[in-house]
Amino acid sequence: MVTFYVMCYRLISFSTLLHGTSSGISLQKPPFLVAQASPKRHRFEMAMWVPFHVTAIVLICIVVMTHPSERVNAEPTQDRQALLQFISLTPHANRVQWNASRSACDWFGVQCDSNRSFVYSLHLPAVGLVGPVPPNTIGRLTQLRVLSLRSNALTGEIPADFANLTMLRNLYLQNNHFSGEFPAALTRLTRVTRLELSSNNFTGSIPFSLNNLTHLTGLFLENNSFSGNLPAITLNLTNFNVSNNRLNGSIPNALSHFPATSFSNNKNLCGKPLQPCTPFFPAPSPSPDVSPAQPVEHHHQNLSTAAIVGIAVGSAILALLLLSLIIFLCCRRRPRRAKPPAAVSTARGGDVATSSSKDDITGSVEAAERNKLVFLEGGVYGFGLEDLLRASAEVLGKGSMGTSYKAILEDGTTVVVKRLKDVAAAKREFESQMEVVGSVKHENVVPLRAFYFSKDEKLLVYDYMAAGSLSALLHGSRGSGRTPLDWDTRMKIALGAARGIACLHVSAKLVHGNIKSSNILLHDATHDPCVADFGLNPIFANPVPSNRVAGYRAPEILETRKPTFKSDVYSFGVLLLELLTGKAPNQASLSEEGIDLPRWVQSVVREEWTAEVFDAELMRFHNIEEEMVQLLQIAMTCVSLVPDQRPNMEEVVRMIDDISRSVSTDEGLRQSSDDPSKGSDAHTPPQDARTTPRSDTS
Ligand SMILES: Nc1ncnc2c1ncn2[C@@H]1O[C@H](COP(=O)(O)OP(=O)(O)OP(=O)(O)O)[C@@H](O)[C@H]1O
Repeated sequence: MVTFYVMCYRLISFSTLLHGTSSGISLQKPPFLVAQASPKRHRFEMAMWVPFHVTAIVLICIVVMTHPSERVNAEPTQDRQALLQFISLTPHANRVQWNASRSACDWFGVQCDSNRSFVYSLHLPAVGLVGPVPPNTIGRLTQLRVLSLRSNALTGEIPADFANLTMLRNLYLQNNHFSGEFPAALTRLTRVTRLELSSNNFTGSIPFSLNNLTHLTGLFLENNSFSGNLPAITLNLTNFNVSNNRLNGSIPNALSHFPATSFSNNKNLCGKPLQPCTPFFPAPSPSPDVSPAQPVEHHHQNLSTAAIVGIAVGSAILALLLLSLIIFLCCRRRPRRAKPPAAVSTARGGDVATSSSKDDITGSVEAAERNKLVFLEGGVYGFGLEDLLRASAEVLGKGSMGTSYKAILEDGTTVVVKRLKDVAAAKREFESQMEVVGSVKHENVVPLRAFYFSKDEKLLVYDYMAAGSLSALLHGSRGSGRTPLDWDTRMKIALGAARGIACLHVSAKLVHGNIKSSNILLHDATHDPCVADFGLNPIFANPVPSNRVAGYRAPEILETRKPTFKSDVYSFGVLLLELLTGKAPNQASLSEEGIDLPRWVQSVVREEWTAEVFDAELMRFHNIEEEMVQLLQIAMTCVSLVPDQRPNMEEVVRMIDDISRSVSTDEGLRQSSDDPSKGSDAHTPPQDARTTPRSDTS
């Protein structure tokens, strides 16, 4: 501007010279600053000064208005450098010709603010940009409000210096090949309202720190490879899409109002608006919506009187039929009311109501119809169906009757949900069997807490036994790093399991039907055993345990096809052999055809290699040989081929108890004789030698 002004000045000075009025005017100083030679000349110069400046200003205005590209000195110099550096380092299509001799504000895709002092927006969609965004280029456009690099072939990670674009409102980076984790820099752009990162190769989790973007209304992350859980994004979003990623877990409540298409095609996302989260639960049946494509027809305008009378009569008949049906249902349920299922209480949504108390018929019908989660008496849980639906679930294992899940509810309660398959029993039959099963209360029995029955799903809810199963304890991770299961613990498990089964047989008159080491579960710290999975055979079409449990199956079952108390004793005998030998029944033989565990033990004992029978891990403990042999004898009686030669479970309990008792008596005697005051035998082994490996004590 100053240069231009001086030029104008020269122009006007020259014109005054032409008029022979001002030969001695210095070019360095304006005329009004020059020492005045004479009053006449001064007057002349003063007279010339005003028109000179007015003319200069007018000329400047004309030039500026007619040649905007030539605006004097209006150039975002810093941003220009950054842009030039970006384009020189990034291969691009010919369309992007940024002429260095022109202002950056006039370049293709670049927009400056009204003062042309900074780059306001950069739009370079589909211009063939290839490769990574060079660091320290775009990140220097600190006043940028809009950045669009969409639909190019940009690769690599978003540079960390994007965090400097703090004025950014809209960021369009979709349809590129960007990769890496969610760009942490973007979570600092607190003014961003629209963030489009879709159709790239981003991986890793979607950060919770997106909640920093308090102005965000549109978040588009679809068609990437984001994984993990969806964070609870509590922003005021109006557009949201994470479809076609690898997300799993439940959809946070804060996002559940978006349509299913916002979440579709993920690895394992669940919860509203998608399927309920618990894999052991059925999807809600689709609501009978009237499709908008099928407009409801309105015929009533043209209905004749006869038709109206017909409809009225039809409706009355229908109402009467419904009424009769309700009365019929009520009457059918009346005997149940006279003798209510003492154990059953029902719950929904956390409200537990005891059906044996007020038990009005309508409520009972409703409960049945609504397929509630039915809690059994003495229940310690207060959750309802909805809570179970929202729980996170992990598969514990697939068994012969279905799949078991460890379900962790939102309040931290952990239960096991067994999803039964191929149940043959009808609803009432199922319910009454579960009431019997649920009525069993014993410290060595895993209590059934609740059940659910619908046409599509049959679920059982049990306590979660944190120490897992005897099977896992005996056979899991054998070898280095394993803590051997000591003899006392094995004896405790044998006795506890026997007591649990005896309780089923004697108190509940229930055949277990599926005794095996994976159904002996252990309390966390104490390793106290609990018998699981009992009393379920009657609800299946084929009550004979599958081949999976062939190793525990009593031989007569092949013929009778019905588990009995005595076949339970046989299975328990096999379980004792498993405890003694450390071998899983199905792996007892080396050959494919196999000899089962009882027969293998029998053959070894016959050959008088009894010591070979026992688990090598047990050989490390002191003073247990006699007890091991005694337990082996009990086991062998249990696995007698003839059912009548087997003891009943009460006898088994007594026999095992006797071993334990004799041990404790011996221990007591030993202890008293160890007492120095009573003159102990110095060679008596210390008390803990039974649970301590030899190597440690020798
Ligand atoms: N209440 C529970 N607490 C802890 N673990 C359990 C519980 N119930 C079952 N499990 C474990 O879950 C796994 C699967 O059990 P599930 O009962 O479904 O099958 P299984 O015992 O292997 O076979 P089956 O169905 O023939 O009894 C097993 O390893 C079992 O020990």
